[in-house]
Formats: sequence, C-alpha cells, structure tokens
Amino acid sequence: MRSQYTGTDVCPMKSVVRRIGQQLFNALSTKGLAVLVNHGIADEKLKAVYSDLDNFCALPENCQAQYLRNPVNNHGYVKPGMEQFDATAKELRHSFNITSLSAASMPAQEEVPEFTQHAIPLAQDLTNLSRVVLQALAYAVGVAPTALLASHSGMLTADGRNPSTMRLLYYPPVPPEDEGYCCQADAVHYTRCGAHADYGTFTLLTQDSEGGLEVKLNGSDKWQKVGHLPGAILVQAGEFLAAWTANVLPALVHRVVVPSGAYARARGRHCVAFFCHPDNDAVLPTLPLQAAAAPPPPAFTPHTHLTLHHRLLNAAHHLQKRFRETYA
Ligand SMILES: O=C(O)CCC(=O)C(=O)O
Ligand SMILES: [Fe+2]
Repeated sequence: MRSQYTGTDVCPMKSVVRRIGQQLFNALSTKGLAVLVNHGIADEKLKAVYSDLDNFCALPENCQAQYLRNPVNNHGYVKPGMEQFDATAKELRHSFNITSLSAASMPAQEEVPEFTQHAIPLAQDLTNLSRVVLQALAYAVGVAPTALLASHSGMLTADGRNPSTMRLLYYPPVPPEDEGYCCQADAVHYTRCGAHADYGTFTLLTQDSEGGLEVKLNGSDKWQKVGHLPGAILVQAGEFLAAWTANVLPALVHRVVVPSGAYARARGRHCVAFFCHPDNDAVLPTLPLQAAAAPPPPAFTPHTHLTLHHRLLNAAHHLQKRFRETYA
C-alpha cells in the first residue's frame, strides 16, 4: 500500500491515522518524544545499513574523502569532529548524510558493495513513514489532512527544494576510562553527540542496542536514558514543529553519551536518523491550537530557545543558520 503514495496523497486508512495522530500529539506535547511500533520497516534493513556504514568507515581516508559532505546540499560523509553540537567536547561520530538518492552520490559498488541497494529503499521507507506521521499530526492539530503533506512534498527529491535527510551514524568504540586519549593528558573531554534539538519538523530515529541516547523530556531539566525497545522507531519533535505550534509540541533536547565500563566502551554504536523538514518555500497555516495559551518554553538550551526572530525566519534560513553553527 505504501508504494501508492505519491507526494501529497493521503493515507487511505483515515481512522487509523487519526488515532495515531492523537497518540502522537499526546506523547509529543507531554514528553517531546514518541515511540512507533508495527511501522513495517524490518530490522534486517537497518542492520544491513549499519554494516554498510561500518564498511565505509573502514575505507582508507583518501577514499572516504571523495564523499565528504557537500555544504550546498548537505549530502555526504561527515568525519569525526566535523560537526559539533557541543563546543566543550570533541564529538566522536561518523555520519553519512543522504539528501539525494542518485546512485552516483553514494559510495561506489567497488568500495562498499551494497551501500546503495540498502540505503535507497530504507530512505524511501522512512520518507513514506514520515508522510504517515505528517498526516497523523495534521489530524491531531486540526489542519486539513493534506496540509503538512503539501508543505513537505519534496522530501528526498534531490531538486533542492526540501532539505530532509537520512543520516547513518556510527560511533566508534572508545578506550576504557582509565587509559588512552579519552581521559587525561590533553584534558579534552570526549562525547558521542553533544546536547541539541533537531532543526526540522520531526526526526525518526532507529538505534542498535548499545544505548547512550539521553533526552530531556518536556518540562524537565534532568537527563533521562532512552532504553532500547527492539524494532521501535522514536519520533522526536524538532525546532520547526516547536516554532509552528508555538511550543505546544516542543523540540526534544537529546544527546548521546559515552557509556561507562570497558565492555560497553569497546563497542561501536549505530543509528539511523531521518530528519523530516518542510519544503524551503513552505507556508504553513496558522494553527487553531495557537489560540490556546502556549506552555512556557523548556528550561534548556541555547539551541532550542526560539525567539520571535527565529520564528520569522523561514525554514531554509533557520536550517542554514544551524549548519553554520555546528559544521566546521
Ligand atoms: O545517535 C543518535 O541516537 C542521535 C543522533 C542525533 O541526535 C543527530 O544526529 O542529530
Ligand atoms: Fe539529533
């Protein structure tokens, strides 16, 4: 059924999508985070992509260099240290951002044999799942069912009108606390991913079982660990959704910490994040819920504190600003 979706088509199972919308809205408004199960994306597809990224990360540096991120379309490889959310720590993370599905923009067959065959269908699945989430959200916030689909119509179309991105992430093992580069001498503090909120509408996040993801749930200033629920996909509200809903659906602040204990530190961690963004020229309707009093903004952080000025920036400018702040 999914393959019938084209651009702004509405998912035919209206009552199901409506119910999902209500549950999503409740979870995102009270916590900033929701969990999707029975979404139809097989775990094998994720594992295959995790392993392709391992193979990419094992390539010689000069070979990886051909695929370095292009700042114009945000597509490509981001090596450790190139993107920093936290200026006080060195972030140990390899990412491969995918904003174009053309085979030519993927690692070559001779270098990582099945990268393209695995990444493209997964990106299509996550785009389709994002469409269901968009439609569900539209019901929940009381706008026309097609309103959010229409303003996110260019996801992964590679024509430059929508910055949505599927990102593959690999966090390499780190030495035990009491030895190596992670501790003393240079006094540099290392982490896996510094605290931030994502920039777009929402993020779909899948992770392996290694742990380390922590969140500040709406209204709380305490970091809480996100456990691993096999097969589940997390939905995290982003800054654009927060701005559009006047913080009724606040952006989720999250980070990934280096685990403690030699065993856990000796293992790498994998994740796939699908950042769902509006089209660059999207004009979203005013929400009926904006008439209601908006809750106070979350306690944290430099990245989520959206001023009126930010809200007036269009989605594309906001994203470019965030890229300038975080990419070397
Ligand atoms: O690895 C993760 O679980 C989160 C990654 C992340 O937050 C990001 O890339 O924006
Ligand atoms: Fe994130």
